[in-house]
Amino acid sequence: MHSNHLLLEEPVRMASVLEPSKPSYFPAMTKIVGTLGPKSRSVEIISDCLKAGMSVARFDFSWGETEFHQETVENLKIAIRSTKNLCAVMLDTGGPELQVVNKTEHPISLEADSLVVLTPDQNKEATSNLLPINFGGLSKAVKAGDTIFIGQYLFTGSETTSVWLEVTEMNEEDVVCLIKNSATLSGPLYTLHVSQIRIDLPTLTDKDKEVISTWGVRNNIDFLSLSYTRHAEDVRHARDFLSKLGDLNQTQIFAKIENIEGLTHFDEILQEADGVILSRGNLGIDLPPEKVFLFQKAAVYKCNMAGKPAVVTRVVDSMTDNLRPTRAEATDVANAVLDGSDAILLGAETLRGLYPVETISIVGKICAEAEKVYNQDLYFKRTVKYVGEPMTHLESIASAAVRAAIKVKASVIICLTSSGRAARLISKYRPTMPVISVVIPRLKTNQVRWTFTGAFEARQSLIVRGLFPMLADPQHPAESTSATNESVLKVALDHGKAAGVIKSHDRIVVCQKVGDASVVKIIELED
Ligand SMILES: Nc1ncnc2c1ncn2[C@@H]1O[C@H](COP(=O)(O)OP(=O)(O)OP(=O)(O)O)[C@@H](O)[C@H]1O
Ligand SMILES: CC(=O)C(=O)O
Ligand SMILES: [K+]
Ligand SMILES: [Mg+2]
Repeated sequence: MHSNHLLLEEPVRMASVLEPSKPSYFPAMTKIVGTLGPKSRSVEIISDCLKAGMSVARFDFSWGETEFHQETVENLKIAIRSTKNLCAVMLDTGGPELQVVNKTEHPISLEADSLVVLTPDQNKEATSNLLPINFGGLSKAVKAGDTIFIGQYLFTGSETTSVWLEVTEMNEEDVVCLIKNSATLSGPLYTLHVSQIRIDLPTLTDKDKEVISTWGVRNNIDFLSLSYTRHAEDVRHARDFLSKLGDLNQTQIFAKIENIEGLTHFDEILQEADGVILSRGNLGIDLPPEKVFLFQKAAVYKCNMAGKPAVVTRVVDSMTDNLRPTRAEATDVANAVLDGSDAILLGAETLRGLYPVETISIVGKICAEAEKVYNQDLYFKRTVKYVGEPMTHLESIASAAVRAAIKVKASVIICLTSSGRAARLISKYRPTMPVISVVIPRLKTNQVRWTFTGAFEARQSLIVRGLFPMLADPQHPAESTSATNESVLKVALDHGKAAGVIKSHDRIVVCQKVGDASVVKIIELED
């Protein structure tokens, strides 16, 4: 994979563009989060999604009943067992999302240049002139001339399913708007977006809390995707809420930055969150189009330097109905990887699209190609410089492991870890080879029962670029005596060989504890 490594900053022979990609066991180092829904909920389709490279399943509670999502997650569990592909679970909150409610589900045609009234009276039926919404404060939040955008499944940008409105006047709680483009809204609900307006609703709504404490607890969610995160306080509040829900004190919080308010507080949010989702669907509406790329590059860079996963959304919208992405979309996926993203999040494409499996597969292939030309050397130096000196011992060990692996052309890095911290730090230095993170369970007690840690830590690495987790047998306690380390390492090597990533005569870099000391060692396999 790195033998014919090209650098975009150097002249690339045109012929190399045509060289076929070598088959590889790992589809890509960049991870794929797939949203599961109506078109991706059978055991068969989910199994195919896993085989195509999906490693995190997202459940979007902006829509759908809890029972519906429960059936889907049960099918996911069956698919994981039968394919033996690990997959983490992400719960995406509804948050303070404004929605148009269409109880009858009849399609609604909106004509350019006519007027439509938005009303908080949800008992009214949705028609071409009247749209009930789920928020009473809109008439106080907007003023004449403001822009409102309404779209099904969040802003695909398609002219026929989304509509722009201009506020003309307020009539008590109602808002009267001029329709700017003709469109037909179909389905039970659409998201409503008012550009650059603060919506005075809590980030974690009562409904979100209910869903997290029932569905979330029942399914041991690995990630909480916190929609419309606007302040660091939102993350702290969610963390406090999770801490009281048993095992969910281990759930990681990914802050979704989806409006200018979140962008403004990006640095403080990043400090509190475990990772960030660049929600380009919403943010792409709030920001002028010519600024979207700049936000992406700046935000991904900050996440990279903090060593926290960055997830990019809305890459191949057109694949919702088509078997191939547009050139702009294909290029965009590659650029997200070159910018340093950890994962790509697919929404409508897998949720309600016609080609969920093909979408995952093609996105994975584009990521893999982009990884080959990623300027690891430049990135590594920049990160070392940014972190400065003195480095923490662990970070110094982690970066040394990556450097050694590249110098000796190791095929993989194996990292023994319990907390997952060391493996994440290795990923931070963006090795060009996969990292097998061997999560060693630790016995813990909450005064009621004894359990092993490790499962959350292993699944949570499924969103981190380059990490491929393996859960060690709890019979190997985490004491890290040399005997247990050796036997764990042997299992990891066997696993890598069986998977085809490790071959005879390969060099492998191992990061582990020996006694109290962290060490990096290089081993060369014989046969
Ligand atoms: N159970 C283990 N056996 C051998 N080496 C380990 C083990 N756990 C971690 N290491 C190694 O110890 C170093 C510290 O890593 P990390 O912070 O992930 O350790 P941890 O045990 O998971 O957490 P901590 O020691 O901070 O509670 C790394 O070099 C890592 O590879
Ligand atoms: C995924 C999402 O919520 C967005 O892109 O806005
Ligand atoms: K959501
Ligand atoms: Mg969004």
